[in-house]
Amino acid sequence: MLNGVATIEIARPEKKNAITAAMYQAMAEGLEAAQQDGAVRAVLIVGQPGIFTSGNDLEDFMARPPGAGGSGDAESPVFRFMKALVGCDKPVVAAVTGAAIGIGTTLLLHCDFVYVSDEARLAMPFVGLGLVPEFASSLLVPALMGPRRAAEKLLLGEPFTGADAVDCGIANAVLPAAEVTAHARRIAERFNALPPGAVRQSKQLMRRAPRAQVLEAIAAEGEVFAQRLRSPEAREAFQAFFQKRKPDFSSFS
Ligand SMILES: C/C=C/C(=O)SCCNC(=O)CCNC(=O)[C@H](O)C(C)(C)COP(=O)(O)OP(=O)(O)OC[C@H]1O[C@@H](n2cnc3c(N)ncnc32)[C@H](O)[C@@H]1OP(=O)(O)O
Repeated sequence: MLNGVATIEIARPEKKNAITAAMYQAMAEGLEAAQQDGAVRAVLIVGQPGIFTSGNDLEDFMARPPGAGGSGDAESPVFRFMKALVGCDKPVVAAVTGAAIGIGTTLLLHCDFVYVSDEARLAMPFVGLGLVPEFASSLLVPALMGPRRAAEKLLLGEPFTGADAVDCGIANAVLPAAEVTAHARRIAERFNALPPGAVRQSKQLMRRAPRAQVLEAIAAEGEVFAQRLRSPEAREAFQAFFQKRKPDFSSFS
């Protein structure tokens, strides 16, 4: 924690910051500690230069797919992390320095401020991986940008730029890559000058109405997502990624 800001740094650049179960666990613990620590006024989530995160580690997904019990798998590290993020009543600021794929984009939907670099590429390629949207993206993406643009992002998995992310309501502003993290930190530090109780209660009120819907969506998606992870379509998509080839879904009906 520095200057009232707790920083969660995703740091596995050799794998494009793909997030493993152990990393989700550490991120969940960081967020939970920030929530409890009265000296923390805001949370900052950062990646590495040129990469925010390439999403869930696909090897981990294949070896240890979370969600054996569907939505009953609420104790899995990814679920624990997202629950801590969704429930965090301190302001959360994200600095997106590069690609933000899969859960890398989904988690932004639950942050309060999102700053993206002019080199950032965002994508939610769940369908192409044989999966479905997760952690309320099936609810929040159409609500933010309307069903037509949501279909491009969620059904086709079309990647989009930082400027698109601002245009469709996912991000606050685009900045030069070298400036995005410093800018995000300055925004987080502004909460040092504001009354923390009023900030917390305002955030709770702003999230009160959609909260029940968000939690219901997370549970519904979690159940389908867990089944899809074990599907032959997902197996083909994941194998294709590691074999560096295009997936072939022609034999599925
Ligand atoms: C609940 C959550 C769900 C989700 O998050 S689903 C979404 C999962 N994510 C993805 O489908 C994205 C997969 N990754 C990519 O598409 C690409 O990567 C990037 C566009 C992010 C970057 O491309 P490039 O710059 O060409 O790098 P590279 O050669 O593909 O990756 C460097 C090394 O990183 C490994 N890696 C990248 N992403 C992942 C990942 N998500 N899971 C596991 N490994 C990953 C690669 O395999 C490779 O490794 P090696 O150097 O050993 O060949």
